[in-house]
Amino acid sequence: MAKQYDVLFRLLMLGDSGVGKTCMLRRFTESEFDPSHISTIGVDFKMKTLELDGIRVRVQIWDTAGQERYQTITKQYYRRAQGIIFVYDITSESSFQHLMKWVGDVDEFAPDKVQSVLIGNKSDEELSRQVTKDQGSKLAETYGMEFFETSASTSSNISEAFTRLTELVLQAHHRDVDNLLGALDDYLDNHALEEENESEGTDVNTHRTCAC
Ligand SMILES: Nc1nc2c(ncn2[C@@H]2O[C@H](COP(=O)(O)OP(=O)(O)OP(=O)(O)O)[C@@H](O)[C@H]2O)c(=O)[nH]1
Repeated sequence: MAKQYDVLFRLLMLGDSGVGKTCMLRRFTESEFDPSHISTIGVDFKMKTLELDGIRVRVQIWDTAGQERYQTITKQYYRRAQGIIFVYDITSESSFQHLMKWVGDVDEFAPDKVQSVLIGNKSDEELSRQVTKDQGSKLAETYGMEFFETSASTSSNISEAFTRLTELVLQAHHRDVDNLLGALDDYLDNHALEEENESEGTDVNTHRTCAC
């Protein structure tokens, strides 16, 4: 089987119920938007492969339930994430206020190297806006995060935000990725030699998960 990606990263989406996490993920992975709101139960995930700097990066994106009652379950996923997407809804002041809680939880449970971005979603709802772009941008600066306003509805900035976080994760784990790629090259060279010697084909499944 031909290899389909070089490295796998896990990204996690966090934010209040109804801010649009599921819609953003569907927009990014399936280019679709469904206006109905069916609350996520626990966690769900989707995959997508991006090519960055010639490296095929497969991202496994975990969509968590924003509802309080699932917090015990969702917190178990923090530790294994390399990237976090904090989402609020620009038409909901309370979802913006609650970011403090989400970021605090991540500081407590996620690994030190974790990369994150802040997203104000529903930018198409300008008339109902309760949080200014400047407020979002300032909070992101305070947390040391990059900031995007997105719309899952119109697709504005969706791909840019997910791709940027993946780039940040790749940069943060560059050394580990280089080691993985080096180890893979050695493995492939040895394997090719073995194949030549044995004169018979064997499938090579070369998926690597960054264990950083
Ligand atoms: N106008 C507008 N509506 C959006 C946008 N994104 C999501 N919505 C709507 O917001 C509602 C909630 O979206 P979801 O994606 O289900 O929200 P969620 O954050 O996953 O919610 P939980 O699963 O409960 O945590 C739905 O009715 C969506 O149609 C957007 O960019 N613009």
